[in-house]
Amino acid sequence: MKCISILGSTGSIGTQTLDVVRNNKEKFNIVGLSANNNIDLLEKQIKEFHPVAVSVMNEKKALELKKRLGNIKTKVFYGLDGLTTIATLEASDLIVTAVVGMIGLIPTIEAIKCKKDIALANKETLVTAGEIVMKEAKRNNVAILPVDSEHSAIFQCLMGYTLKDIRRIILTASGGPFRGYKKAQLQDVTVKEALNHPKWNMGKKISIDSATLMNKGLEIIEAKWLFDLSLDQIDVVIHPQSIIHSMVEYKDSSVIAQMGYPDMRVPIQFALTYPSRTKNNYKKLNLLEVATLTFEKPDRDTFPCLNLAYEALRIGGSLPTVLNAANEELVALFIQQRIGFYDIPRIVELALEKHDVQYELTIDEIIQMDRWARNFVKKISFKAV
Ligand SMILES: NC(=O)C1=CN([C@@H]2O[C@H](COP(=O)(O)OP(=O)(O)OC[C@H]3O[C@@H](n4cnc5c(N)ncnc54)[C@H](OP(=O)(O)O)[C@@H]3O)[C@@H](O)[C@H]2O)C=CC1
Ligand SMILES: CC(=O)[C@@H](O)[C@H](O)COP(=O)(O)O
Ligand SMILES: [Mn+2]
Repeated sequence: MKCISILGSTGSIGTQTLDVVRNNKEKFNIVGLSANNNIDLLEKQIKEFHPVAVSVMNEKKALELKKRLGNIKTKVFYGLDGLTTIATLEASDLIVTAVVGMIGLIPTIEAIKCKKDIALANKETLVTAGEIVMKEAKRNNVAILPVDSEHSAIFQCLMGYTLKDIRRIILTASGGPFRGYKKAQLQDVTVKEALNHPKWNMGKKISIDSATLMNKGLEIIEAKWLFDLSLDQIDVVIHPQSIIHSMVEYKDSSVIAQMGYPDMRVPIQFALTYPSRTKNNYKKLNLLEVATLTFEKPDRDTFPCLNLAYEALRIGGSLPTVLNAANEELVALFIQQRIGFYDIPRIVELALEKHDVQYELTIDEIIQMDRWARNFVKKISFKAV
């Protein structure tokens, strides 16, 4: 029996992880869960999965949840300390990091230090501190198992081979809801339109990232750290059907792809059962039904976030942290309808330009750089409104 804790169990990845667990009750036991605000759903999850402990956003929510739980023995923690407690519970073997944003960084690092394997969905953690996280994982002999669909695909295509065998990886991108749009059409797009992803049903933040193509930019950085690649080994191709989840090109020119209908439960299940594969009843790929797979070059002029991420990774140091933090703040402001769609790349670019890049950062310094970027964005966007 594998004992699992989920950071962010009430979100899109969290609930799908619990669905995988529900379908494999003899294999997995839930020991820790966490939510931010949504204690209604967390309460239901506690009653179904009986975790040892859970965490919520703040003390008020924790007291409210405790009251609702009555005699149930589940311990309730709160805040970043609470999240870290869930990430490091003695009883857990594997932590699914399904919170959104760099809030996942400290709990992930602490989980690694406690020798927990990580099923990593929370890409922002690797974008902001990939080098430190991967070094810490190596030092503690901990597996970082990718959940992100493209990275799970690459991970599966790489099985049995090493870095020296490969020429490059090709990350596929759906193109998002605005694929084919030109700059003029994007000026006034609404939050509702931006959230309307053509292929995946995901949380708000990643849906907006897909619309700007920042998601693919973050995924380039995530791939660099997960697979120890150089920048020129990571390519992106638009593949609107989202059937090929990514590919690896080997040095003998053979290309291996991982395919399937877009369903996050597949990569989640693989991260949970790795290296085994177990049966499920998810929809089987019917290539005759799919009929056509197409590929396009990303439009980097219309969607500048991709270039910004490449540039942040090329220069390195604190720039990926700044890119990530500025983007997190700007996506939140866009969702609140306080800035426009193009303010996201415009202000991320400004933050990258104005930032004084630092190298060889500690976690504390990364947190400082993250704060700098968030403050910078707030100042600029308040002026703009
Ligand atoms: N959704 C998807 O298909 C995919 C997602 N990912 C990545 O997985 C991560 C999660 O994405 P997704 O599931 O879509 O996100 P959601 O917004 O659906 O869920 C986020 C989860 O994190 C919790 N949370 C949010 N903010 C905080 C906070 N400040 N402190 C503690 N907990 C918090 C939420 O709690 P509450 O519900 O209470 O707000 C919720 O449980 C992201 O990094 C995303 O990029 C990667 C590939 C695919
Ligand atoms: C499901 C998943 O992994 C997302 O990251 C997805 O890839 C987003 O789609 P885009 O390719 O549009 O960014
Ligand atoms: Mn992805």
